[in-house]
Amino acid sequence: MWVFEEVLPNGEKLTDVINKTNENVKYLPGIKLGRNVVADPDLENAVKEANMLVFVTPHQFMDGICKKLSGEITGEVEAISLVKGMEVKKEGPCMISSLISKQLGINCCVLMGANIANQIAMEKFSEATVGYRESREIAETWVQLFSTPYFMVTAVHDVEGVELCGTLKNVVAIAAGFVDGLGNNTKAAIMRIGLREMRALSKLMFPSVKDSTFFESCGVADVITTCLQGRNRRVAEAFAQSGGKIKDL
Ligand SMILES: NC(=O)C1=CN([C@@H]2O[C@H](COP(=O)(O)OP(=O)(O)OC[C@H]3O[C@@H](n4cnc5c(N)ncnc54)[C@H](O)[C@@H]3O)[C@@H](O)[C@H]2O)C=CC1
Ligand SMILES: O=C(CO)COP(=O)(O)O
Repeated sequence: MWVFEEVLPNGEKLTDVINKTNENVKYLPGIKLGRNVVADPDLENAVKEANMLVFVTPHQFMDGICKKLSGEITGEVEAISLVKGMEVKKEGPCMISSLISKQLGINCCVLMGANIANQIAMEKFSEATVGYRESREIAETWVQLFSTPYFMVTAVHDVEGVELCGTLKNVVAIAAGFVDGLGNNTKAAIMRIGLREMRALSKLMFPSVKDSTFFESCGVADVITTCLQGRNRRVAEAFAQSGGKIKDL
């Protein structure tokens, strides 16, 4: 597993601590990672000989990561993106799965859903949706790899729809944070109108996007969990309460 290297306040490197304690003490404290997980700060080395690549970094780093990996990926390699966001370029928006596919020359599925990270780590039941472009067989392989008794994964033939759900629900969550304090009728209205606008914008960008995708975990369920508990909701609530600047919050 590639880990962006950081030096912790005690002077130790994050990857050394993960490999020593089997725990990401900075980003997921209190959760033991599988014994087979080895943190590697060297990106090229981490992907060497891999044939299934899982991308799960904040979206703003993806362009740089793909540029670094360009030319390093050889053979039959499949990718999946868990990144909820898009790259907005001068020419227009670019989905992260397309960025990966174009820059690395490989097929890329996506996995999105109502998935607050630490709750999954604590093995509380949740669901997720795999979106795929062409091969159902590859999508089912990802479903098998991610599924556990407490993590139920379903595949849908709508990569753009699934990825846009994971991306656009963040905007709805910010609106939900702004109206915090007005009561649950208002919050429910924001979620419903937000979901409808997510569908309208997604279909405008990609007419192939399916209505049914918005009823999967990546759609309505992620809107609900993020509007109730996500960090985007929290930052918007703090903004409304304090009147401070978003970048300071
Ligand atoms: N946290 C959550 O509950 C969920 C997150 N996601 C998605 O997963 C992705 C990662 O989310 P979080 O781990 O919550 O990220 P985060 O926003 O909390 O950022 C922390 C992560 O960024 C990495 N990082 C920091 N500086 C970096 C750099 N210069 N280059 C590369 N990586 C760097 C850190 O190593 C750490 O893994 C996002 O795209 C998010 O939308 C998806 C579902 C749930
Ligand atoms: O995507 C998430 C839950 O599904 C996490 O949302 P936040 O990034 O708003 O915490």
